Amino acid sequence: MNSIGVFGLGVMGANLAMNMANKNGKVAIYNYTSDLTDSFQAKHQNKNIEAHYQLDSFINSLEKPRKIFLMVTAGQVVDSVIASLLPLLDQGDIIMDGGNSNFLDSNRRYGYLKKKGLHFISVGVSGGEKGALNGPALMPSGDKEAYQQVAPILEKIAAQVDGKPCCSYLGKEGSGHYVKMVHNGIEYADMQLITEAYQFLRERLKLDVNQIAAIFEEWNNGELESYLMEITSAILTHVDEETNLPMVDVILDKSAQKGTGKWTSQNALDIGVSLSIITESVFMRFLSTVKEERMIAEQELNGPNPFMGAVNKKEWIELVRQALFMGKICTYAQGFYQYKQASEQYKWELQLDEIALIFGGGCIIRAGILNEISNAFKENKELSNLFLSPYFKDKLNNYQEAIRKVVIKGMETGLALPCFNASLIYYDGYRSAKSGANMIQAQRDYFGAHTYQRVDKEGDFHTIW
Ligand SMILES: NC(=O)C1=CN([C@@H]2O[C@H](COP(=O)(O)OP(=O)(O)OC[C@H]3O[C@@H](n4cnc5c(N)ncnc54)[C@H](OP(=O)(O)O)[C@@H]3O)[C@@H](O)[C@H]2O)C=CC1
Ligand SMILES: O=C(CO)[C@H](O)[C@H](O)COP(=O)(O)O
Repeated sequence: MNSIGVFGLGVMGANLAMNMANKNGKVAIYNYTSDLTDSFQAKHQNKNIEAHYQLDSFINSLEKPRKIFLMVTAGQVVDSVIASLLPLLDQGDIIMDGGNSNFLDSNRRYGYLKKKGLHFISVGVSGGEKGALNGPALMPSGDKEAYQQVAPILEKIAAQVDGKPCCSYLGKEGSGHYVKMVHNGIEYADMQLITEAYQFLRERLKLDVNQIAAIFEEWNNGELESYLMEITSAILTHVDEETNLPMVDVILDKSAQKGTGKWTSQNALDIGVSLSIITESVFMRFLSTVKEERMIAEQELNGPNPFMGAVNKKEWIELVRQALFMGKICTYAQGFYQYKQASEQYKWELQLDEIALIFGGGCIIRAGILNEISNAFKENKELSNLFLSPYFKDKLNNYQEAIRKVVIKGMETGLALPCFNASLIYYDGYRSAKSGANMIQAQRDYFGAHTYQRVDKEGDFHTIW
C-alpha cells in the first residue's frame, strides 16, 4: 500500500511527489488527464512511485486512513476534484490541499468535509518547483489530530533549518492558506522593493546591470540576505542568447499575477488593517499592464529633469541599501500585523514567531530578517508591531533618513518608487501621536451628525456646526 497519494502532476505536484518518494516511502500518483502521468513516467523512474490512471485504483492503493495531497489549479477545480473523490473515501480519510487556494474557500471546504466525517487540511506551500522537489516551506492548518497523522510526512519533505522542519501546525480551518496568502503579499512587496532599488541604481545612478548584480550580491552577504536578492543578482547577469542583451532588457515590462497579492489587500480592507506597501505592489502590477498607454503618456505628459547630476555614487548606493532594508521592515511589520489581527478576529491563535521560522527556509521570501522577526515575537508575545521591538526600532531610527532621501530624490527626478514611498508614509504615520483624524471626525459630524469623541472627556458628542 502507498502511504500517500498525490493528485495533480503539474509543476508543483510532480516535484512534491518526487520529494515524498525520496524522503518518505511509497507514493501513489494520479492526474485527471493521462498526459501528465505519461510525461511524469517518461521523465522519472522511482521505485517508490506508483502511477495510476483510474481514480478508484489510485484511492484503493492507499493505506487507511487515506492521505491524499491535492496539487491542482486553485478555485473551482479543487471543489470538482473533492466531489470526484467523495464517493471513494471512508470516514477519517484526510484530504490536503497544497494549492494557493483562497482561505475563505478552504474554511468552507473544511466545514463541508467535517460534516461528512472527513478531514481537510489546508497546506500553504512555498518554494516554487525547486522547493517542491528539495524541501518547501509548508503551512498546514485544520484539525490538529488530523495534522498529527500527516505530520511525519509533511515535516520530512519540508525544508530543514538548523535541524528543524519549515513546517508546523498553524491553526484551525483554512488558516494555513491565509498564512500562505499573506506570504505571497509580502513576496509581491519584496519583489517590488528590490525592483525600485534596481531602478534607482540603473536609471538614476546610471549603473549597468553587471555593476548592480555585484552590488546586490554584496548586499546579499549582509542584513539584506534573501532568496529574492540572490535570484535578482543572478537574473541581472543573464544574457539573452538571441540578442546578446541583458535578459532583463528583453523581457516585456508587464507583470502578471494569479491573485494572492490582491486577496491579501482585499482581506486587509475586510479586517481593517493598513497594508499600503503590499497594496502598492499589487497596483504597480496593474499599472505595468497598460504598457501601450504608458508609451503614449511618456510622449504627452511632462515630468521633472530625470538627471541627478554629479553625485557621490558610493554614498547613494548605501542610501538605497538602507532604504531597501527599511522598506522590508515596514512590509513585514504590516504583514505580521495583519496576521495578528486576523488571528484575533478569526480566533485562530496564530503563533507569529512560528510563522517567521517556517518562512526561514524553503520558501520564496526566505531571508535573514525572518530570524529577527521570530526572535521579536518570541521575546514579546504581546508585541503589536515589529516597529516597537528593540532590533527593528534601532534599524528604523538609523535608516529613516536614507529612505527619506531616496524617496525625495525619486520624486524630484520623476521616478515612481511606490513601495519605498508607502513604507516611509507608514513609518511617519505610525510614529505620529497626533494624526489628522480629528479633522475627519469634525467633517463627518458636520455633514452627517456622525458624532465624535473628545480629548478631554468620555462619551460621544455632536456639535450644531
Ligand atoms: N508554481 C509555483 O511556483 C507554485 C504554485 N502553487 C500552487 O499550486 C497549485 C498547482 O500549481 P502548478 O503546479 O504550478 O500548476 P500547473 O498548472 O503546473 O498544474 C495544475 C494541475 O492541476 C490540474 N488540473 C487543472 N484543471 C483540473 C481539473 N479540472 N480537474 C483536475 N485537475 C485539474 C492539472 O492537470 P492537467 O494539466 O492535466 O489539466 C495539473 O495537474 C496552484 O494552486 C498554484 O497556485 C503554490 C506554490 C508555488
Ligand atoms: O505561490 C507562489 C510563490 O510563493 C506562486 O509562484 C505564485 O504563482 C506567485 O504569485 P503570482 O503568480 O501572483 O506572482
